[in-house]
Amino acid sequence: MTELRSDPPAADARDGDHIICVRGLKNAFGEQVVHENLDLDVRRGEIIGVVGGSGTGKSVLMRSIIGLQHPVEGQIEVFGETTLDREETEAVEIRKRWGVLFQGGALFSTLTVSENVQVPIKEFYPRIDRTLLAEIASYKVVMTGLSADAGPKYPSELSGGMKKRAGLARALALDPELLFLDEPTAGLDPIGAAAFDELTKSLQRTLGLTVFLITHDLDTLYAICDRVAVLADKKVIAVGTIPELLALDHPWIQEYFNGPRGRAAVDSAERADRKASMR
Ligand SMILES: Nc1ncnc2c1ncn2[C@@H]1O[C@H](COP(=O)(O)OP(=O)(O)OP(=O)(O)O)[C@@H](O)[C@H]1O
Repeated sequence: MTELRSDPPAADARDGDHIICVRGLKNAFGEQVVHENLDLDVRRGEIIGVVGGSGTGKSVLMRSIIGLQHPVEGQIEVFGETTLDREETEAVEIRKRWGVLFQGGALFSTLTVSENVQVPIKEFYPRIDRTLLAEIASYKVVMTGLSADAGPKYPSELSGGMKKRAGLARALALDPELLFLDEPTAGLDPIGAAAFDELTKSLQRTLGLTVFLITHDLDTLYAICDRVAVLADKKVIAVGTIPELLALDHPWIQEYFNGPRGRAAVDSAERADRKASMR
């Protein structure tokens, strides 16, 4: 198996540069082993794209990192702290520092957009002043490119793209350092997807975020990801920039990046670069 490890080996991985450090992860559901001996480091400040065929365990990996899936084996550190088997009060302190956009937005359908954004704030700061709460929520809504009048709307009144932005506003509610995005552009038209990519990049730059981004969208990888981690064979088989990955001869990587969709994504990234350089 070809492996590219642009990360240092485990001994160096716990320095301040790594915001997530996963070692020897094993996840299984009954007889089905999803991950075995999986390692991954995420550098502070990067947007890392996580790719892999359907069912390779991208979402399960994210759920393990954020504590929604207890692994069979392995260690997970986030912000230099182990996330496994923590006291609830300690776990809460760690959870406060990240935001999550689940697949499809996962908004509460009976709450307005503003109320959805308020949920994590009220969870962690139950005594917060109501006016301040509403102000923070409307600030977060506008920050994701929605107009302020989206705040009182219910999810059923929003388009797919607006729902994603509302979900993102909720993920940003607590000013996280680390953002998890699970297929944020799935189901969006190409223009909507490109706009969401731009928003992600601009928020990452302005807020100094680290972004863990699960995607099938090659355009997103080319447009905004600093590095890409590839899941296959129950582990992360390679992590690197796209040119670094392209130099590997792993069949899935070659098929993914050099197949017709991969080539189309390169063309579109080159067109976008040319457009930007003409401005
Ligand atoms: N709660 C669960 N119980 C049983 N099996 C599960 C559970 N969650 C995930 N799985 C299984 O684990 C495997 C990995 O699922 P996961 O959702 O992480 O894949 P994925 O790489 O994110 O796929 P996709 O790209 O299609 O979203 C799948 O075979 C799935 O059926």
